[in-house]
Order: sequence, then C-alpha cells, then structure tokens
Amino acid sequence: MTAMAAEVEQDPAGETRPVYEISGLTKRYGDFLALSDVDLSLGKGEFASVIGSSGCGKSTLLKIMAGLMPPSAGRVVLDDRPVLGPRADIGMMFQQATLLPWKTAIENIVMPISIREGRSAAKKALPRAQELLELVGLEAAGNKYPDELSGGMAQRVAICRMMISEPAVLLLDEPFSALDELTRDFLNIELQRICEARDATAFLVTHSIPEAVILSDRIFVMQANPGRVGEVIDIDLPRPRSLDMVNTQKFGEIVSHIRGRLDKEGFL
Ligand SMILES: Nc1ncnc2c1ncn2[C@@H]1O[C@H](COP(=O)(O)OP(=O)(O)OP(=O)(O)O)[C@@H](O)[C@H]1O
Repeated sequence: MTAMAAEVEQDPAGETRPVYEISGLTKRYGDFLALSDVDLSLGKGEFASVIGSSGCGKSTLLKIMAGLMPPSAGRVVLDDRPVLGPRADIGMMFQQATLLPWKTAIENIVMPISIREGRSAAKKALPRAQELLELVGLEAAGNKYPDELSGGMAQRVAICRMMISEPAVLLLDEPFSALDELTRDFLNIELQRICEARDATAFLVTHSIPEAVILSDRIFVMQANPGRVGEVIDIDLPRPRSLDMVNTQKFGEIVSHIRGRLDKEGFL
C-alpha cells in the first residue's frame, strides 16, 4: 500500500477502516434459529476466518454476506452500501473450482467480465487475466482446458477468476479442502501472498484450525444452537506467515486454545 493509500484507509486513531460491517444478523429457517444476532466487521486488507462445529451457521453467514440469501433481521454493509444481492465487488471461491470445461483457463478467468459487460470488455481484460496467471505461477497455462489442469492448478485459475473484477472483499468457503495436504499448504501461502499484493480483505470459512491460524489476523469462533460468534481471537504472529511457524510454541498455544473452545461445542 502506498503512503497516500494508507492515509485514506486509516482513521485518525490508526485503525483500519472497516469495509464490511455486519450488525444484528439473524437467520431463521422456519422455526429454526440458524444465526442469532451476529455482529462483525472486517477492516481493509484484513484476513479473517470463521471456524466452528458443523451446523453452527458458517455457510449461512457467508451466503448472507455474499448477498446470495437475505437475513431474517440485521444489516450487511460493504463499502457504505447495503448488500441486497450479488455484487461485482464481492469475490467468491468454493471447494470446487467449477471451471467451464469447454473454455480455456484464460477464457474462464474473464468469464465474469463477459457475463457482466459483454464479449468486447472480456477481450480487453485478457492482458489483466494473463497478469493474474503470472501472479499465481501459471503464466504458460492460459490456453489449457480444465481437464488438462491438476486440482491445484484449477483452484489457482479460480483464484484469478475471483480477482479479475478486483473485488473489495474475497469470501472463501473452504476453497482448498478438496486438495491434498501439500497442495493445500502451498496454496494457502499463495493466497496470503496474493491478498497482500492486492491489499485484499478476505473472509475464510474453514474446518482446519492450523489453516485459520496461519492465514488470519482474526479468527471468529462460532458456537451453535443458535449460531453466534462466541469468541474473537487476534492472531499476532508476524507477517508474512510461513509454514515453519506451525512448529513454534506460540502457534501451538493458539491452536490448543481454539481446539479447547471448539471441543466444548462438540467439534470433531
Ligand atoms: N435451507 C435450509 N433450511 C433449513 N435448515 C437449514 C437450511 N440451510 C441450513 N440449515 C440448517 O441451519 C444450520 C446451519 O447450517 P450451515 O450450513 O450454515 O452450517 P455450517 O456451519 O456451514 O455447517 P458445515 O460446517 O457442516 O458446512 C444447520 O443446522 C442446518 O441444518
């Protein structure tokens, strides 16, 4: 971030400006209370994760944040505008890359532009797509089709597709959980690098405590019945994070603290 951008993004107290503000969020499915009075805000450039037992409402929260589902009560505001439906400034990534098999990698990356702004805008975005491919180390793979890519390569193409619209926020629903552990570790470090390079704000749903700790500035620990934020944990490990940090005492302490919180809620 440049010095000027830093001035714009920080308030006089030095706090990072919130880009996402969620207040009093409640979601009912019929009589079932899935989320109760969730408040959270994300600062510009912050990486936050949400972790919690199965069924505590993580995906529900993410879908509401993405504008894919309305809340029963409460507000979601992104960059001072209420989120009332899907928006170009919200990037999403799921467990499966869901690339179109009949399009090349680079054509898949510009697909969101093509849908929103038409084919000529998508053509103009090709050099930007190539830059993104370079950012994820796939500069030679632009003309490959999805069935010629490994699972890890396909997810890196999906990262580029998410980034092409320069979203203000990235909503990540267990994006690497279907991949083998080595690829997953590698892509987590890649994701950190990309977020830092773009000063992106990210919100990750994960079932992996170490993954949440290695990536996050803050972790929201959710509790179930009804789904709510039980604890917010600041992760003050230095950045950039590296995989060898998992062997440090501090990392171990943070992981066991979170595990203790989740065990009480029936996690694992
Ligand atoms: N469309 C729906 N209708 C009724 N109940 C639902 C619906 N979607 C989710 N639920 C319920 O709401 C609760 C929260 O679901 P959600 O998928 O948000 O949890 P989660 O924390 O993401 O779970 P997991 O970690 O298993 O993916 C669960 O008890 C689920 O059964």
